[in-house]
Amino acid sequence: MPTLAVAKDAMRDYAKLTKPIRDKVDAIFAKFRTHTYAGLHLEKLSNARDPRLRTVRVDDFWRGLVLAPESGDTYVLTRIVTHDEADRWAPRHEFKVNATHGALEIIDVVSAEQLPPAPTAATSPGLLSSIADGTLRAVGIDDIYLPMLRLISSEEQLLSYLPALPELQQQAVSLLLAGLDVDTVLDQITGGAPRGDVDVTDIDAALSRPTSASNFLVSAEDASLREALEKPFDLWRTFLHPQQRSVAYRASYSGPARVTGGAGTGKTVLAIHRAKHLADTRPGAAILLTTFTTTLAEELRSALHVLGGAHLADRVQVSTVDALAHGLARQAGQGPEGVLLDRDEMKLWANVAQRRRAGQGRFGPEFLRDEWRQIILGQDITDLSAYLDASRFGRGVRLTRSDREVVWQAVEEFERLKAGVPTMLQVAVRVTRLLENGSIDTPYTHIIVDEAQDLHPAQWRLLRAAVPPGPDDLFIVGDSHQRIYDNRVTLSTLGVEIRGRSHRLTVSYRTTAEILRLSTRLLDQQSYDNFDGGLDPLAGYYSPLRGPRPDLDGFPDRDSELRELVTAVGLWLESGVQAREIAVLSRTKRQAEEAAAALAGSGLSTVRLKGAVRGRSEAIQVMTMHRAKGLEFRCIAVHGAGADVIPLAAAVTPARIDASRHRQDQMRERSLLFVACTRARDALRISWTGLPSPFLPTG
Ligand SMILES: Nc1ncnc2c1ncn2[C@@H]1O[C@H](COP(=O)(O)OP(=O)(O)OP(=O)(O)O)[C@@H](O)[C@H]1O
Repeated sequence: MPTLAVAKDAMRDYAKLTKPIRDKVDAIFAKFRTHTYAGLHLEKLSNARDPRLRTVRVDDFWRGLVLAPESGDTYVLTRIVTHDEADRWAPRHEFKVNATHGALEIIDVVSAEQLPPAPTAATSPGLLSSIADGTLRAVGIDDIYLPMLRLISSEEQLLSYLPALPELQQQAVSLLLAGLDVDTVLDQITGGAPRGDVDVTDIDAALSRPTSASNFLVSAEDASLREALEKPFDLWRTFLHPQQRSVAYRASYSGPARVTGGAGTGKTVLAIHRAKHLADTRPGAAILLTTFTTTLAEELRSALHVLGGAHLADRVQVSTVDALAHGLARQAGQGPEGVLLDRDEMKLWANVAQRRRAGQGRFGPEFLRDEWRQIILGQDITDLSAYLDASRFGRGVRLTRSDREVVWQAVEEFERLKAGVPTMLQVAVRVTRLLENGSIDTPYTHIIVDEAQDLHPAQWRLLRAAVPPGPDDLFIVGDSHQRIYDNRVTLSTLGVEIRGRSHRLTVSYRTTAEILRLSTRLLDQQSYDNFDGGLDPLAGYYSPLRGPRPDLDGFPDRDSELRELVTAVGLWLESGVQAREIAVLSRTKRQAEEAAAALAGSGLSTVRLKGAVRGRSEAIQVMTMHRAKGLEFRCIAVHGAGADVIPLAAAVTPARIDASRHRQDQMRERSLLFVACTRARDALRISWTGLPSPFLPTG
């Protein structure tokens, strides 16, 4: 039975059409469904490079470009363009089934044949000179690209020429350049799909492979096509990368599974699809999807709705870990009357440090708070003797036995001062005990954890206790490059054994290659962990998207920096970007207030997001970098990125007090800037007053 598949590009075209034209395209799909497509007059184009290309008339002006197979039943709607665009597209494109991984690919022959200038003796040798042609072919690079790839001699050229390749081939080149071997590269780009013989003439077989599903929707059921056409902007619902698909829709994991990947690689998308898979295949299962903040929880709820409607949104509970702890405590009749907020906790520690002059001033309030949170609460230590024996791995300063006694006295004083009012972490610890001793029933059968990098050990213990160990108990997604709070964990010590069930995503779907390049340079090749004692490199992290280079601009004084910020935001608005698609980010709250005042003072509609302010109004979004975690915007302006603010002195332990802490604090500040910059989809500008942050690249 003939069917009409849809290419991702055609879906993008469809999204831009007006309703009356969309209706006409829908009518074409309907004709295929009722087998009356023969009346559609699929016409040959005289100038087509690929003899299988046909056009179908949508109306006087619009044409569908369709791949009509020589044999087989699947036609592919490839683009929906104007009559003139169809005439330009036809002579420069051809369809090919990739001989290695079997995906159907569209080759832009003209771009493929454009060559960079040949390297001279003065320039470096070809960037891919250490990679043999055979290796390139073995990961699916089409011969047509070899002359071009051989001539690429700089990263700049790679940025301009790589987009000529189909996406899986671009990714393969990036992974090879990152030093991965052929098998690993193939695993990454195919999602581990079995690779049999490929018949390059068989379009039906190609379209049925998972490697094609990232670019083509073959609608086995009417409903899935109709749903896709109803929400054509949300491409993530339909066109998953083969790896995203294979990880999200794996029938079952025998225990906790982990997915890492740089910013914008679709980890949250994958988590949402996993939730759908569990909801669809486990009737009666109790599924929890957790994240870090209430804002992000709202985003997850609406994404569940977009993917699976009210049915999915109702099936999956979404909550922050704090709200989970609170809810369970209340359910057990132990809901605390009040909770000590972070800033009030800090005041108490300052009070304790001052009153006790803890360790004759050696232990300041931040040290005491961190020791309490990370070691004492982290290991659920309840008495001095356990503290004297506790491992303090990861804490820089060594403590003698008498130091520990001093710290313990300070902790006791802190407990007295707060008079039984728990912090959020203490609520988590309490609830975990209730779950562990059976006072509360285990509430969930599956828990999916987003933004895993910032969870505290006590929160991990709570999650561990809230779901019985077993298949599909925990599905964890996160990125340690984006860790902006002080929580490091080794999951295996907390009862979460990943054991080989780990995956890494490398394609950025959000950020352009230009923004990605700048953002990864901020991280300065430091080592980042995988939450389990190992390393999580960003090797092969790349973006197929292209855009303008980020703007980096220094100013002599804050007034002129803010004036220019207002001008830049104004230009984005003039170019058609909606106000709510613009975020203005800073390291400190004061800077955010200044920017909000400057923007509002110039008559621009502005909302300052902080604390309980939720949602996205129709205004420019001004917030701190911390508040932007997990969000995304078309345009990002990072301001106040001067050397005096990033890294923020108050957030970094001086090296003379604790060298290892100093290093970690610096890394966290780098990560914060990385998070801020990678929120941008299309455009990024960074500005400062005086000297730039030392994290910003100089060249
Ligand atoms: N397969 C896909 N096709 C199209 N768009 C996608 C796909 N996967 C992800 N995206 C889009 O890419 C963007 C980033 O995705 P997502 O938020 O899931 O990434 P992330 O890895 O969780 O990011 P971060 O860690 O930076 O918060 C989103 O706009 C999402 O809709």
